[in-house]
Amino acid sequence: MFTSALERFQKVWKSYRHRFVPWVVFNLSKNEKTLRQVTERAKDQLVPDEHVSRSLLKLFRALHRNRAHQGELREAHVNPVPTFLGKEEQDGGRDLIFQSLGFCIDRKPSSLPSAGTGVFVTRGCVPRGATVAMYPGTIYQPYEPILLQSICNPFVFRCIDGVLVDGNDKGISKMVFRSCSGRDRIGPFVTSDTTWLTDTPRNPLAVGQYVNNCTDDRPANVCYQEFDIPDSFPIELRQFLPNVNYSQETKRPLRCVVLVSLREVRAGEELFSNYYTIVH
Ligand SMILES: C[S@@+](CC[C@H](N)C(=O)[O-])C[C@H]1O[C@@H](n2cnc3c(N)ncnc32)[C@H](O)[C@@H]1O
Repeated sequence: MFTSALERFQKVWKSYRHRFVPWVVFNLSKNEKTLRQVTERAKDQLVPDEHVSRSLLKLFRALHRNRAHQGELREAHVNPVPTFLGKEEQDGGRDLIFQSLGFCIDRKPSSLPSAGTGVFVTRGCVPRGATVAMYPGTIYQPYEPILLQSICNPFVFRCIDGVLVDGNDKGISKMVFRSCSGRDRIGPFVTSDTTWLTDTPRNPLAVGQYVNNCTDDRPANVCYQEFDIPDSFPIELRQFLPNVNYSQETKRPLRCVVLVSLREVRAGEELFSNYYTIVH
């Protein structure tokens, strides 16, 4: 009798794909109302890859134009003032996301007591099915070692296929990301962005690791979606990607994870995801 109960439990447990390491998940409610149910074949997609790609390209092209413009300004100054130009670039980034996608997001103290930092829509309105944020971090294939980096780390996200994303912006995780990012330059081209490790990310979408889990009163308004960067992704725009492979030997396309809105989200609202997905 005990064996059959154990087998039943194992079957149910296997169909759950908790999105964070088990010790985080055990402490948070599943919230059945917004639990995502997907088939392995459907690969957990709410919107087609082309939608995600179009949004990212639109924003990244605008960021790229802005960087080129800042460069021209810097050259035109006899005595450039770096802090002024740096701030311009940050403020410009905020305006650019609003002009490109129609909304801004930012980190602020969560509206939930004792949930730390959360992510809010601070300006404009996010339509349903929009790419609202990106989950930054180092990408580990299921067979790669992450033990040391994952100890007491609430930012390790698990994809449907077992790929892990370490979105921690502190300690050893931060060092690993910086080191992999420096390693992967292609000639003059930087292929990933390390500024998500600071308070002022160059890519304003790269704060998805701070989105909190939904509760009974606050159902999820965004969900996670895996997005593999196609080979055709312009090399000059990869500098805005907040992800990097742990191993240089990885043959697969670079994995990114985006957060997609489940409904319209207005300025002032906090983003909530569901840390669980059920795979049939
Ligand atoms: C991926 S992090 C999210 C960012 C986190 N709020 C922070 O400030 O670092 C996951 C952690 O956030 C906290 N958290 C997320 N959702 C929560 C909730 N609904 N209630 C309380 N804490 C929550 C838990 O501490 C969890 O381990």
